[in-house]
Amino acid sequence: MGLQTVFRAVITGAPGSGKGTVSRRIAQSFGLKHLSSGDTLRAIIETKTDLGLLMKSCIDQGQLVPDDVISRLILSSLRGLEQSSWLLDGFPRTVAQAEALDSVYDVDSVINLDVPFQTIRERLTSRWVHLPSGRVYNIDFNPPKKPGLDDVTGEPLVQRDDDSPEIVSRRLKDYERQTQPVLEYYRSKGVLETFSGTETNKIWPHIHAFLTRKIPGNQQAVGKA
Ligand SMILES: Nc1nc2c(ncn2[C@@H]2O[C@H](COP(=O)(O)OP(=O)(O)O)[C@@H](O)[C@H]2O)c(=O)[nH]1
Ligand SMILES: Nc1ncnc2c1ncn2[C@@H]1O[C@H](COP(=O)(O)OP(=O)(O)O)[C@@H](O)[C@H]1O
Repeated sequence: MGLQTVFRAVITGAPGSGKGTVSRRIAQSFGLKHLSSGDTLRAIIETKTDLGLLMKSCIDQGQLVPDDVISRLILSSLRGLEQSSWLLDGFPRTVAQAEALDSVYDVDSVINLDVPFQTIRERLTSRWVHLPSGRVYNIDFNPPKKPGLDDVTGEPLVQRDDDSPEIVSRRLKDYERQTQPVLEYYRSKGVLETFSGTETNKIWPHIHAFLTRKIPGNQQAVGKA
Protein backbone atom coordinates (compact mmCIF):
# COMPACT_ATOMS: atom_id res chain seq x y z
CA MET A 1 0.00 0.00 0.00
CA GLY A 2 1.26 3.54 0.59
CA LEU A 3 3.05 4.69 -2.53
CA GLN A 4 1.67 1.72 -4.47
CA THR A 5 -1.79 3.29 -4.51
CA VAL A 6 -0.68 6.23 -6.67
CA PHE A 7 -1.51 5.76 -10.35
CA ARG A 8 0.19 7.84 -13.06
CA ALA A 9 -1.28 7.95 -16.54
CA VAL A 10 -0.91 9.81 -19.82
CA ILE A 11 -3.62 10.30 -22.43
CA THR A 12 -2.40 10.85 -25.96
CA GLY A 13 -3.85 11.16 -29.45
CA ALA A 14 -4.02 13.59 -32.35
CA PRO A 15 -5.44 17.08 -31.82
CA GLY A 16 -9.23 16.69 -31.56
CA SER A 17 -9.11 12.95 -30.83
CA GLY A 18 -11.09 13.55 -27.62
CA LYS A 19 -8.33 13.73 -25.00
CA GLY A 20 -9.98 16.58 -23.07
CA THR A 21 -13.44 14.97 -23.25
CA VAL A 22 -12.20 11.57 -22.07
CA SER A 23 -9.93 13.12 -19.41
CA ARG A 24 -12.91 14.78 -17.76
CA ARG A 25 -14.71 11.45 -17.61
CA ILE A 26 -11.65 9.71 -16.17
CA ALA A 27 -11.16 12.45 -13.56
CA GLN A 28 -14.82 12.13 -12.56
CA SER A 29 -14.98 8.33 -12.50
CA PHE A 30 -11.60 7.56 -10.95
CA GLY A 31 -10.61 10.73 -9.09
CA LEU A 32 -7.33 11.25 -10.97
CA LYS A 33 -6.06 14.85 -11.08
CA HIS A 34 -6.27 16.07 -14.68
CA LEU A 35 -3.42 18.24 -15.96
CA SER A 36 -3.81 19.55 -19.53
CA SER A 37 -0.78 21.07 -21.26
CA GLY A 38 -3.01 23.08 -23.62
CA ASP A 39 -5.03 24.56 -20.74
CA THR A 40 -1.78 25.31 -18.85
CA LEU A 41 -0.40 27.15 -21.88
CA ARG A 42 -3.62 29.07 -22.54
CA ALA A 43 -3.64 30.22 -18.89
CA ILE A 44 -0.08 31.55 -19.33
CA ILE A 45 -1.11 33.38 -22.52
CA GLU A 46 -3.82 35.15 -20.51
CA THR A 47 -1.11 36.64 -18.25
CA LYS A 48 0.17 38.65 -21.27
CA THR A 49 3.81 38.23 -20.16
CA ASP A 50 6.74 37.81 -22.58
CA LEU A 51 6.54 34.05 -22.08
CA GLY A 52 2.78 34.21 -22.79
CA LEU A 53 3.36 36.11 -26.05
CA LEU A 54 5.96 33.57 -27.17
CA MET A 55 3.55 30.70 -26.41
CA LYS A 56 0.73 32.46 -28.26
CA SER A 57 2.79 32.90 -31.41
CA CYS A 58 3.64 29.16 -31.46
CA ILE A 59 0.10 27.97 -30.73
CA ASP A 60 -1.64 30.33 -33.17
CA GLN A 61 0.55 28.98 -35.97
CA GLY A 62 -0.18 25.41 -34.93
CA GLN A 63 3.42 24.79 -33.84
CA LEU A 64 4.53 22.99 -30.73
CA VAL A 65 6.09 25.18 -28.05
CA PRO A 66 9.76 24.41 -27.21
CA ASP A 67 10.35 21.12 -25.34
CA ASP A 68 12.29 22.70 -22.48
CA VAL A 69 9.58 25.30 -21.80
CA ILE A 70 6.66 22.87 -21.66
CA SER A 71 8.66 20.21 -19.79
CA ARG A 72 9.61 22.69 -17.09
CA LEU A 73 6.00 23.89 -16.72
CA ILE A 74 4.48 20.42 -16.49
CA LEU A 75 7.14 18.93 -14.23
CA SER A 76 6.83 21.85 -11.83
CA SER A 77 3.01 21.42 -11.72
CA LEU A 78 3.49 17.71 -11.00
CA ARG A 79 5.73 18.49 -8.06
CA GLY A 80 2.62 19.73 -6.23
CA LEU A 81 0.86 16.41 -6.91
CA GLU A 82 3.42 13.96 -5.50
CA GLN A 83 0.87 12.08 -3.36
CA SER A 84 -1.91 12.09 -5.96
CA SER A 85 -2.85 9.90 -8.88
CA TRP A 86 -2.73 11.98 -12.06
CA LEU A 87 -3.59 12.02 -15.73
CA LEU A 88 -1.45 14.08 -18.12
CA ASP A 89 -3.33 15.30 -21.19
CA GLY A 90 -1.32 16.68 -24.14
CA PHE A 91 2.09 15.99 -22.60
CA PRO A 92 4.45 14.42 -23.63
CA ARG A 93 4.09 15.26 -27.32
CA THR A 94 7.69 14.55 -28.38
CA VAL A 95 10.21 11.85 -27.46
CA ALA A 96 12.36 14.50 -25.73
CA GLN A 97 9.37 15.38 -23.50
CA ALA A 98 8.72 11.69 -22.78
CA GLU A 99 12.34 11.31 -21.69
CA ALA A 100 12.09 14.40 -19.46
CA LEU A 101 9.01 12.92 -17.77
CA ASP A 102 10.62 9.50 -17.52
CA SER A 103 13.62 10.95 -15.69
CA VAL A 104 11.31 11.86 -12.79
CA TYR A 105 8.30 9.50 -12.86
CA ASP A 106 7.39 6.03 -14.08
CA VAL A 107 4.18 6.18 -16.08
CA ASP A 108 1.83 3.26 -15.32
CA SER A 109 -0.41 3.49 -18.40
CA VAL A 110 -0.59 5.47 -21.62
CA ILE A 111 -4.07 5.68 -23.13
CA ASN A 112 -3.84 6.32 -26.87
CA LEU A 113 -6.95 7.59 -28.68
CA ASP A 114 -6.80 6.49 -32.30
CA VAL A 115 -9.38 8.45 -34.33
CA PRO A 116 -9.33 8.90 -38.14
CA PHE A 117 -8.07 12.30 -39.31
CA GLN A 118 -11.21 12.92 -41.39
CA THR A 119 -13.36 12.54 -38.24
CA ILE A 120 -11.05 14.96 -36.43
CA ARG A 121 -11.25 17.59 -39.17
CA GLU A 122 -15.05 17.52 -38.97
CA ARG A 123 -15.09 17.76 -35.16
CA LEU A 124 -12.70 20.67 -34.85
CA THR A 125 -14.72 22.99 -37.10
CA SER A 126 -17.54 22.74 -34.54
CA ARG A 127 -15.49 22.85 -31.31
CA TRP A 128 -16.38 25.68 -28.92
CA VAL A 129 -14.48 26.26 -25.68
CA HIS A 130 -14.80 28.14 -22.40
CA LEU A 131 -11.22 29.31 -22.09
CA PRO A 132 -11.03 30.03 -18.32
CA SER A 133 -12.13 26.48 -17.37
CA GLY A 134 -11.09 24.47 -20.44
CA ARG A 135 -14.67 23.12 -20.80
CA VAL A 136 -15.23 21.92 -24.36
CA TYR A 137 -18.43 21.77 -26.41
CA ASN A 138 -19.34 20.63 -29.88
CA ILE A 139 -22.33 21.74 -31.89
CA ASP A 140 -23.20 18.15 -32.87
CA PHE A 141 -21.88 16.08 -29.98
CA ASN A 142 -22.34 18.01 -26.72
CA PRO A 143 -23.89 21.42 -27.43
CA PRO A 144 -24.10 24.00 -24.62
CA LYS A 145 -27.54 24.37 -23.02
CA LYS A 146 -27.73 27.96 -24.30
CA PRO A 147 -26.07 28.55 -27.70
CA GLY A 148 -22.70 30.28 -27.39
CA LEU A 149 -22.63 30.27 -23.57
CA ASP A 150 -20.83 28.12 -20.99
CA ASP A 151 -23.24 25.88 -19.00
CA VAL A 152 -21.64 26.60 -15.61
CA THR A 153 -20.72 30.31 -15.70
CA GLY A 154 -22.95 31.62 -18.54
CA GLU A 155 -19.83 33.27 -20.01
CA PRO A 156 -19.29 33.39 -23.80
CA LEU A 157 -17.70 30.47 -25.65
CA VAL A 158 -15.08 30.99 -28.35
CA GLN A 159 -13.61 29.02 -31.22
CA ARG A 160 -9.84 28.55 -30.96
CA ASP A 161 -7.75 30.42 -33.54
CA ASP A 162 -5.80 27.22 -34.14
CA ASP A 163 -8.96 25.23 -35.00
CA SER A 164 -9.17 26.77 -38.50
CA PRO A 165 -8.91 24.08 -41.24
CA GLU A 166 -5.44 25.22 -42.45
CA ILE A 167 -3.93 25.25 -38.98
CA VAL A 168 -5.58 21.90 -38.15
CA SER A 169 -3.86 20.35 -41.21
CA ARG A 170 -0.53 21.62 -39.94
CA ARG A 171 -1.17 20.28 -36.43
CA LEU A 172 -2.07 16.85 -37.84
CA LYS A 173 1.18 16.78 -39.87
CA ASP A 174 3.20 17.75 -36.80
CA TYR A 175 1.38 15.06 -34.84
CA GLU A 176 2.51 12.39 -37.33
CA ARG A 177 6.08 13.64 -37.39
CA GLN A 178 6.67 14.52 -33.73
CA THR A 179 4.09 12.73 -31.57
CA GLN A 180 3.63 9.34 -33.23
CA PRO A 181 7.24 8.38 -32.28
CA VAL A 182 6.14 8.82 -28.64
CA LEU A 183 3.72 5.89 -29.16
CA GLU A 184 6.64 3.67 -30.14
CA TYR A 185 8.56 4.88 -27.08
CA TYR A 186 5.76 3.79 -24.73
CA ARG A 187 4.96 0.62 -26.69
CA SER A 188 8.53 -0.55 -26.13
CA LYS A 189 8.07 0.07 -22.39
CA GLY A 190 4.93 -2.09 -22.44
CA VAL A 191 2.56 0.60 -21.12
CA LEU A 192 0.74 1.66 -24.31
CA GLU A 193 -2.97 0.84 -24.62
CA THR A 194 -4.68 1.95 -27.85
CA PHE A 195 -8.43 2.60 -28.22
CA SER A 196 -9.67 3.06 -31.79
CA GLY A 197 -12.95 4.44 -33.09
CA THR A 198 -14.86 7.44 -34.40
CA GLU A 199 -17.16 8.02 -31.41
CA THR A 200 -16.11 8.87 -27.87
CA ASN A 201 -19.23 7.27 -26.40
CA LYS A 202 -18.28 3.92 -27.96
CA ILE A 203 -14.60 4.14 -26.93
CA TRP A 204 -15.34 5.25 -23.37
CA PRO A 205 -16.71 1.96 -21.93
CA HIS A 206 -13.50 0.20 -23.04
CA ILE A 207 -11.34 2.81 -21.34
CA HIS A 208 -13.50 2.63 -18.23
CA ALA A 209 -13.14 -1.16 -18.07
CA PHE A 210 -9.39 -0.95 -18.66
CA LEU A 211 -8.84 1.58 -15.86
CA THR A 212 -11.10 -0.33 -13.48
CA ARG A 213 -8.68 -3.25 -13.86
CA LYS A 214 -5.51 -1.14 -13.73
CA ILE A 215 -6.00 1.40 -10.98
CA PRO A 216 -4.83 0.11 -7.59
CA GLY A 217 -7.68 -0.12 -5.11
CA ASN A 218 -10.22 -0.64 -7.86
CA GLN A 219 -9.40 -4.35 -8.01
CA GLN A 220 -10.97 -4.72 -4.60
CA ALA A 221 -14.07 -2.84 -5.71
CA VAL A 222 -14.35 -5.10 -8.74
CA GLY A 223 -13.82 -8.21 -6.63
CA LYS A 224 -16.70 -7.26 -4.38
CA ALA A 225 -19.04 -6.35 -7.22
N1 LIG B 1 -19.14 14.58 -33.14
C1 LIG B 1 -18.38 14.20 -32.10
N2 LIG B 1 -17.64 15.13 -31.47
C2 LIG B 1 -16.86 14.71 -30.42
C3 LIG B 1 -16.84 13.37 -29.98
N3 LIG B 1 -15.98 13.29 -28.92
C4 LIG B 1 -15.50 14.54 -28.71
N4 LIG B 1 -16.06 15.41 -29.60
C5 LIG B 1 -15.82 16.84 -29.78
O1 LIG B 1 -14.63 16.95 -30.58
C6 LIG B 1 -13.88 18.11 -30.20
C7 LIG B 1 -12.46 17.66 -29.81
O2 LIG B 1 -12.51 16.95 -28.58
P1 LIG B 1 -11.50 17.32 -27.39
O3 LIG B 1 -11.87 16.50 -26.21
O4 LIG B 1 -11.42 18.79 -27.24
O5 LIG B 1 -10.13 16.73 -28.05
P2 LIG B 1 -8.58 17.00 -27.75
O6 LIG B 1 -8.16 18.09 -28.66
O7 LIG B 1 -7.92 15.70 -28.07
O8 LIG B 1 -8.46 17.36 -26.29
C8 LIG B 1 -14.68 18.79 -29.08
O9 LIG B 1 -15.49 19.80 -29.66
C9 LIG B 1 -15.53 17.64 -28.51
O10 LIG B 1 -16.73 18.12 -27.91
C10 LIG B 1 -17.64 12.40 -30.68
O11 LIG B 1 -17.69 11.20 -30.38
N5 LIG B 1 -18.39 12.88 -31.72
N1 LIG C 1 3.32 18.97 -24.84
C1 LIG C 1 3.32 20.02 -25.68
N2 LIG C 1 4.45 20.38 -26.34
C2 LIG C 1 4.48 21.42 -27.17
N3 LIG C 1 3.41 22.19 -27.44
C3 LIG C 1 2.25 21.89 -26.82
C4 LIG C 1 2.14 20.80 -25.90
N4 LIG C 1 0.87 20.74 -25.44
C5 LIG C 1 0.20 21.74 -26.06
N5 LIG C 1 1.02 22.45 -26.88
C6 LIG C 1 0.65 23.60 -27.72
O1 LIG C 1 -0.69 23.97 -27.44
C7 LIG C 1 -1.55 23.73 -28.56
C8 LIG C 1 -2.91 23.26 -28.11
O2 LIG C 1 -2.77 22.05 -27.42
P1 LIG C 1 -4.06 21.26 -26.87
O3 LIG C 1 -4.97 22.18 -26.17
O4 LIG C 1 -3.55 20.05 -26.18
O5 LIG C 1 -4.85 20.92 -28.18
P2 LIG C 1 -5.08 19.73 -29.15
O6 LIG C 1 -4.91 18.42 -28.49
O7 LIG C 1 -6.47 19.98 -29.58
O8 LIG C 1 -4.04 19.98 -30.21
C9 LIG C 1 -0.76 22.76 -29.44
O9 LIG C 1 -1.13 22.84 -30.81
C10 LIG C 1 0.68 23.25 -29.21
O10 LIG C 1 0.95 24.43 -29.93
